[in-house]
Amino acid sequence: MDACSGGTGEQELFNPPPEGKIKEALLKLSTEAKELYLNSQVPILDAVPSPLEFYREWVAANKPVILRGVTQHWPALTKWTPDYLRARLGEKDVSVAERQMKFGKFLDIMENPDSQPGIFYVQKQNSNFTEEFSEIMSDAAPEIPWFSEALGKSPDAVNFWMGDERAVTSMHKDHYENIYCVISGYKDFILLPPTDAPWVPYRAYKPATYRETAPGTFTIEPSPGEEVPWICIDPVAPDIVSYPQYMHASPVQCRVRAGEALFLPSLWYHHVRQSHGCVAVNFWYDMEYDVSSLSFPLTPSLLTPGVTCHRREENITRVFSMGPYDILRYYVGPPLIILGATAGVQLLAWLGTDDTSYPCQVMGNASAWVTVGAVLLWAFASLWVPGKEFYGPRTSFGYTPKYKANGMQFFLVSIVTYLVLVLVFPHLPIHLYRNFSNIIVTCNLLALLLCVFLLVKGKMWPDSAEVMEPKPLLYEFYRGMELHPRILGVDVKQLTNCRFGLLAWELLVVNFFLAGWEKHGFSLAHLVSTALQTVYLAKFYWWETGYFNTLDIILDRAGYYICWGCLAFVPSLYTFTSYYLVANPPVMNTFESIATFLLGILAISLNYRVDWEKEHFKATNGRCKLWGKPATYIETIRETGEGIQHSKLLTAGFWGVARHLNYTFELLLALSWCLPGLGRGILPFTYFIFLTILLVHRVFRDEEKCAAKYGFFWDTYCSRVPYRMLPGAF
Ligand SMILES: NC(=O)C1=CN([C@@H]2O[C@H](COP(=O)(O)OP(=O)(O)OC[C@H]3O[C@@H](n4cnc5c(N)ncnc54)[C@H](OP(=O)(O)O)[C@@H]3O)[C@@H](O)[C@H]2O)C=CC1
Ligand SMILES: CC(C)CCC[C@@H](C)[C@H]1CC[C@H]2C3=CC=C4C[C@@H](O)CC[C@]4(C)[C@H]3CC[C@]12C
Ligand SMILES: [Fe+2]
Repeated sequence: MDACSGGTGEQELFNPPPEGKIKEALLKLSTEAKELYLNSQVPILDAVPSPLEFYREWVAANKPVILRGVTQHWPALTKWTPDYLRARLGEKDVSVAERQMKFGKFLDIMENPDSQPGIFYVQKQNSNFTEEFSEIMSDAAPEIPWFSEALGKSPDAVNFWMGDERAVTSMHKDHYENIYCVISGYKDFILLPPTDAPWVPYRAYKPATYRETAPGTFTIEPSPGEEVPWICIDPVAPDIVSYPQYMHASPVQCRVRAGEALFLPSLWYHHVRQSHGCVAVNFWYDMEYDVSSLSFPLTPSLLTPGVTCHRREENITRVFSMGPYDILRYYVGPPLIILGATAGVQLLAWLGTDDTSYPCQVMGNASAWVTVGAVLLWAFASLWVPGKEFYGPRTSFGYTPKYKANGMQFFLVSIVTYLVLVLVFPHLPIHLYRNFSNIIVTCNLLALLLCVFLLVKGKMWPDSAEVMEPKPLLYEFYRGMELHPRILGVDVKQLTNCRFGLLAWELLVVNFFLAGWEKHGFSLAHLVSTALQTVYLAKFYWWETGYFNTLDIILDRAGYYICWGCLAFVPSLYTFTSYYLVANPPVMNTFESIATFLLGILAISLNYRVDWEKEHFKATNGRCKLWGKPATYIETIRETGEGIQHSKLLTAGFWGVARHLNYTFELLLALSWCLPGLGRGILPFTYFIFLTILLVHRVFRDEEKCAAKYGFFWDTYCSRVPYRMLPGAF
């Protein structure tokens, strides 16, 4: 099998993005194409049109369409079971990705994918269906008669495809009119019209060949020949930071199921994934060279004289050589973090107490399962009941996530219910405190189970095609596969972050305060810490809908980082100061406690004020006053899949002093609720230390996102407001 190696991103782009007047003209071209003739989704036709009609409406117009009824009479749809294929073709030698094997052996691997590592794909594009699989050809057809009639010719190649879900065909285009018929399973396509050519980045790669050195292990060996241009963006998770021009592209996605056929017009870029064991047959008809197809290469060749549309790109899975950073990111980081954090939360539960009356059990205990189960069910119910809904920002795939907007009621009712339970069962606080390590074991186990489920769901039954491109398994587990998965209609991230994690945080800190009171008597300093966290969390629920615009929701997928983080890490680390103070009561006097409370309230108010200024500014579209003066801003303009977007970057109020003062005040407020532990060593400040690292890292992540989104305008904002968190220093 062919491959291309290199391409770590250091070398120049093969087709640098257009600039100036050329860019304007090309933007106009792709916008007009979208407005005048392209569809935002791939239409489905239930009946096959006449050849003339089809030619006029779809081939000449160069528009993709899904057809039902093209292949429904094919016996293949019911006959092509593994047993049937084994009986007919079992002894045949076939080329499976980069190795030769008996077709029967290939079917064994399809039925038992874990038996062999590697990627298995029958995908020779040399008309293998008519040339190599003649035994089963009569179950399908050597051509699509009405399509041949529409084009006035027979197909140049008919290909048989059967493969593994891990085999992904990277983005490329072909100079064929293509009818892609799915026989079993489904195929997921991401399509880009030819008018998006200027926004599709290419790099030059050295040709190379895969060689299997042991089952499932391949080396990439350089082969002679010139470097080939290759699309270097992954449309499933586009790296907009490296290739901002891709923002102007308008991907359309569609799923083609068994019994359906996709008409994929010539020169459309396509990226293809499939369900496990998916079988398909496609028909390639050489494209006509007419005025529109001949004018197409003008665009890329204006930008890069070397690229022409008629150069054939291989339909193969691209492999990059991995640099040390990739190895760290994909192979070293995830296991280290997963092991460290999973064990770390248990360590914290052990370190923070001197009470060993409830030993920690590997599977937790019944009481812990009841406690955690009840809170989880309650959290789930709050999102499941009918109620006011809120729509989050649309994804680049055009999906608009839906949330429940009842956060404040949920918060208040939960606290009241907990306090009533304490009145009925006065020993509840000390019981929960003593059982805390088992509670964390339960949270840990449940969270890990959920993350495994999310990984499997993301691979097998994703809610949309917007899932992460296959990556090393532990990396997928850690980062998550889906952006907005739902379980029984409930959004998983709203459940784990907003409802379970933050409610557990609130109930636990109140509980620890009451447990400390019972153990050592009333402590004003402990009350101060609890009250500050309660005010902070009440503020969160007040603003819950604003949270759906943050990185956690729009960028982070539902995996270990976010879901395990909120189910196990938040209840453990975020509550740690309060927990620690039960065994190590504060030594702060009344005056210091009141001063700490005032500092905390000031920091929470300032943090809220910074967030509010931005929201108020956005809500009024810049027509507001901040600090007594009309707000100043930078007007930005950018092209998205939905057309030209205008927006504003605020340069007044706190957003004119530094770019992330909300994080600065966040650190101050976190410090204030850790301060009651002063004089008790470093441990009460664990949360503050963690948050400092998290927020500094987050500043860089957020700014990377903004630089990609706003480009030049973000640079202007940075030069006007040069500091991030601490004016004059950072
Ligand atoms: N306790 C904890 O663990 C954490 C708490 N937090 C808190 O959560 C809250 C939200 O934080 P977070 O979402 O991370 O960050 P921000 O609220 O700062 O939001 C950043 C986004 O705001 C927009 N933006 C940035 N600058 C401007 C500007 N000048 N004018 C207009 N829009 C601008 C950009 O998004 P766009 O333009 O795309 O809308 C940017 O991506 C904060 O109070 C933070 O302190 C955050 C992280 C962790
Ligand atoms: C895997 C772990 C080592 C790291 C897990 C980190 C996550 C649990 C946290 C990352 C970002 C955090 C949050 C962001 C913003 C928030 C708004 C604020 O007002 C309340 C807290 C929070 C929801 C917070 C919660 C934990 C994170 C998701
Ligand atoms: Fe193709």
